[in-house]
Amino acid sequence: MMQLQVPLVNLAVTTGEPAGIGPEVSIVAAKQFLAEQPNAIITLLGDRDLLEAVDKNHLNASERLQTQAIPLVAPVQAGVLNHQNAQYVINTLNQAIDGCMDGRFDAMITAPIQKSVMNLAGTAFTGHTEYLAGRCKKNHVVMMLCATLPRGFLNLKASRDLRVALVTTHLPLQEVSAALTRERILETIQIVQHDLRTKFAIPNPVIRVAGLNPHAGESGYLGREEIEIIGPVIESAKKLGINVSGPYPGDTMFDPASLEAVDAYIAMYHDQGLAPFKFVTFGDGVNVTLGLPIIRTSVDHGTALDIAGKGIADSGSMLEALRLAYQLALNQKKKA
Ligand SMILES: NC(=O)C1=CN([C@@H]2O[C@H](COP(=O)(O)OP(=O)(O)OC[C@H]3O[C@@H](n4cnc5c(N)ncnc54)[C@H](O)[C@@H]3O)[C@@H](O)[C@H]2O)C=CC1
Ligand SMILES: NCC(=O)COP(=O)(O)O
Repeated sequence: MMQLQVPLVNLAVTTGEPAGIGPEVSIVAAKQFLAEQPNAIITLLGDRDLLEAVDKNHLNASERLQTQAIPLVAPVQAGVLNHQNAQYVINTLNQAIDGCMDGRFDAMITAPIQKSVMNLAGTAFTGHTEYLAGRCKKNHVVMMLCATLPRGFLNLKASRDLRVALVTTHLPLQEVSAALTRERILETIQIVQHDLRTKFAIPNPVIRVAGLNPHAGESGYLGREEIEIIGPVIESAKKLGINVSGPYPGDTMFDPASLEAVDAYIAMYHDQGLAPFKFVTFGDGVNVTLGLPIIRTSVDHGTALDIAGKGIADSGSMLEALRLAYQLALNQKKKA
């Protein structure tokens, strides 16, 4: 009988802010993932001594766990930020992005970084998402958070993936309304639909879009963005053949009954989408960037400086980020 060959998948892990929990969750999750997945190779990008200090035997765990050494600029103490290492963090990202662009890596998975440190060091930095967009020369990419909800949770008949995408990401609330242009919202819907089809292999994704204001504007009495911008864009997207509906009030869009049918919810701003998402999934969520020419997933938590170096960080989100990156890379290889 003919054996089906499963292709080898090369994953790059940027180990994140060196004083945070990134290095430890990267190593723990990488070892666990390689034990469950024989067709993967993981390269950890980071300082060799720092990674050895976290786990001096990590490279003995598997010959499929490798390090691409990138030296720290200054010594590190767990939990204590030092903006001199901002360039180190950028170097890990650049090497992973370049490796994905030139085909050495099939996907990159990012551990958390401290955005304030980058800015303190003089690099204007709002997040990986925006940095990746710039480096990959894309004007518009979309942040989407994903997690698998188990059967029985919220009365689900079967386990189900919850996905929440954002029209705006790291923006002060005061600036959100002005950023909600027709073009931006339509592109977000199109990118979500396109990547769910091409990367997630969902043939005709069902998408729900939130309004901006309480009660989706209450017929214009509580704001007009729904009438003037969001509603008309949804109608345009429908004419393009996209299975999309809304605008829904932000507080009721995520009603549990809709979970069985909806493939992605689109929120207008960061906390509108991520507060409900993290409330039900914190610890197991994965952040994926849509609209890029490469595959990038990430954890759903931050640097957790308060617990760094104590050996108590939960590596579940990093493990899920590895699993999703692997699946997306495999989907891509099967299409090629
Ligand atoms: N992907 C990324 O690079 C992300 C980076 N951040 C950055 O992280 C920094 C700190 O953000 P915070 O809002 O304080 O959120 P945080 O997620 O770092 O911490 C919030 C609370 O959750 C706990 N926690 C977080 N991850 C945990 C884990 N894996 N296991 C056990 N406990 C965990 C922390 O100890 C803390 O009590 C900020 O600079 C933020 O920008 C935040 C989110 C994502
Ligand atoms: N709240 C999500 C977050 O801050 C992660 O952003 P990014 O660094 O992945 O762009």
